[in-house]
Amino acid sequence: MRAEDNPIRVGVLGARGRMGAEVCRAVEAADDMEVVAMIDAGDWMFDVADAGAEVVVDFTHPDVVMDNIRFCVDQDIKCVVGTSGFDAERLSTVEGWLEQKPELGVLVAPNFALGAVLSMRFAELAAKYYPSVEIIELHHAGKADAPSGTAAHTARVVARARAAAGLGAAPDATTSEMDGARGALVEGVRVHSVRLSGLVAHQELLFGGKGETLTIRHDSLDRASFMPGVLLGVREILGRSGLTVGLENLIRL
Ligand SMILES: NC(=O)C1=CN([C@@H]2O[C@H](COP(=O)(O)OP(=O)(O)OC[C@H]3O[C@@H](n4cnc5c(N)ncnc54)[C@H](OP(=O)(O)O)[C@@H]3O)[C@@H](O)[C@H]2O)C=CC1
Ligand SMILES: O=C(O)C1=N[C@H](C(=O)O)C[C@H](O)C1
Repeated sequence: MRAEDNPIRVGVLGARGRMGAEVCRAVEAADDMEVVAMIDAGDWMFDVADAGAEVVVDFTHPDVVMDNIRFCVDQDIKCVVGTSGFDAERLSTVEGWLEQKPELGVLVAPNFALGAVLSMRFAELAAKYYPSVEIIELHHAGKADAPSGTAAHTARVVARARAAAGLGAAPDATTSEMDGARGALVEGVRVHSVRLSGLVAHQELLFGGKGETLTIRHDSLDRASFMPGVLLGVREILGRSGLTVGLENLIRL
């Protein structure tokens, strides 16, 4: 932990959004860090650099997050990124930028909630035992993208575990369907997206085998659930270089 008289200087991108506002409150409440810049759409990005931010936390939008990371890397600012929309291509682009700045670290975490991280690990363990798997993710109606970054990441984790175990495609005898009825295919795994007022962030993994099913469900009932993970990310990224994908790399599971 950094000493109280030398707090980590944090810039928040998307500061007026649902997550950004919560992050500003959490950082201010922590003894070892302080908010030095709050940036939202239309604000002057150079304010984060002028304010001397050591770490930027990004909760903005999939369409702008790559430009934000590029800016931070150019300005030698470490990044903790929660914004969704990352695929293998985007991650390798960020890795490429970081090769030019070996002292700099970027953390991209699809989900900062402890239970979500655990549920993905449980899914990885279960995946090889069940021929059938489908994912249902459920979010608030204001969410910008579908499927969620967490669901896409979980699908990739499950697909990798299935491939390693030599499992082929999940059994599915559907020969007639309405468009969208069977959800989106992410690396061979079906993902269904629900958007509903009143929800925050929820995910169910359904595994099926002979005569049994296994359901792994996680619910974020409040955005407070993400804050310990975000603060851990801010503390840990100071001592890391290169790209880290997933909060699971910062906690002992
Ligand atoms: N990894 C995790 O654990 C979590 C990730 N998320 C992800 O975080 C992202 C944000 O979610 P949420 O807070 O709900 O979304 P919001 O729409 O509530 O907030 C996003 C904010 O970013 C602002 N913004 C847009 N463009 C820029 C820009 N170029 N620079 C700075 N700010 C900008 C938006 O402004 P305006 O509205 O004017 O466009 C808005 O205020 C999403 O991708 C979501 O999936 C969310 C929760 C947890
Ligand atoms: O938009 C959200 O709210 C969330 N987004 C992230 C995602 O896309 O997975 C994380 C969490 O599900 C909340």
